[in-house]
Amino acid sequence: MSEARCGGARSLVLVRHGQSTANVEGRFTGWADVPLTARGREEALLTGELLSRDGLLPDAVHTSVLARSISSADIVLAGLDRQWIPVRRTWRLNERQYGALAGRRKSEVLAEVGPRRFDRLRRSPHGRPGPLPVHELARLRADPRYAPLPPEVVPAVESFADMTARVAPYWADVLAPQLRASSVVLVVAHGNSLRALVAVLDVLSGREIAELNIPTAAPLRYDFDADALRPLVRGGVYLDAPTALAGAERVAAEGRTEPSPAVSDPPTT
Ligand SMILES: O=C(O)[C@@H](CO)OP(=O)(O)O
Repeated sequence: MSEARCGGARSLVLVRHGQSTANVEGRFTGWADVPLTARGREEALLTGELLSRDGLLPDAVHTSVLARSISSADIVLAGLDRQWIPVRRTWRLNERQYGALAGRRKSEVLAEVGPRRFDRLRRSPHGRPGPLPVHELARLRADPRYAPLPPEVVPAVESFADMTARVAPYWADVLAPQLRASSVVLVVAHGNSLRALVAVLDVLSGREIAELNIPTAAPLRYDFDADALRPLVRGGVYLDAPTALAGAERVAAEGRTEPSPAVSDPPTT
């Protein structure tokens, strides 16, 4: 019988994917399916090492249906020799649909709309950019990974609150029940879908939501008791707190600073 089934602690480990090609260019990403950079793959390897160091061997893994989350989870699990565990992929863990901002450089949007509106669009609960152009939305809805879903499930744009409304049922209906039966559940997803999950777990205020930034590939551990209702420690615990907090500050400053370089990528000519 596992430790969890004997009534021991259950851990939910949240990991944002490693650096993507859009991250390194300082662009809003949303549901665009961009790959990891070489640095992003290295970050995912380090994530696996941190989980191994702390004996956090996942019993199950959840990802979005976007390649950067799937690839990151694959790298983490390969490092842990746990590629065989059950995996579930869901659009509910996708990044926030950034609508008309997807693909645009954050620094350009900041210069265009000014700091107040930029921060509201990016971090307030209800800020909502313009929608995806009609042809792009039609293309997305025809994508084989979304085509079986009701079309309204594939949004033209989302506020943080809209996104929380699609993430919250995944916690209540899938993650929490699984956590009651398993000892370690790993979620590899995105900056904003993980912010939404944290907002649900920690019952964050609007101000706390605005100030929350999740860095790439920094494992955040939440422990629960047998009911898996509320985290034992509000805010969870980063496995490598100094690195994670420095990364969160860099995410907060995006648009106002140069993005981190993809150090391991081959030089461009
Ligand atoms: O562009 C996005 O989809 C997200 C994550 O990269 O950006 P932000 O942190 O600005 O919400």
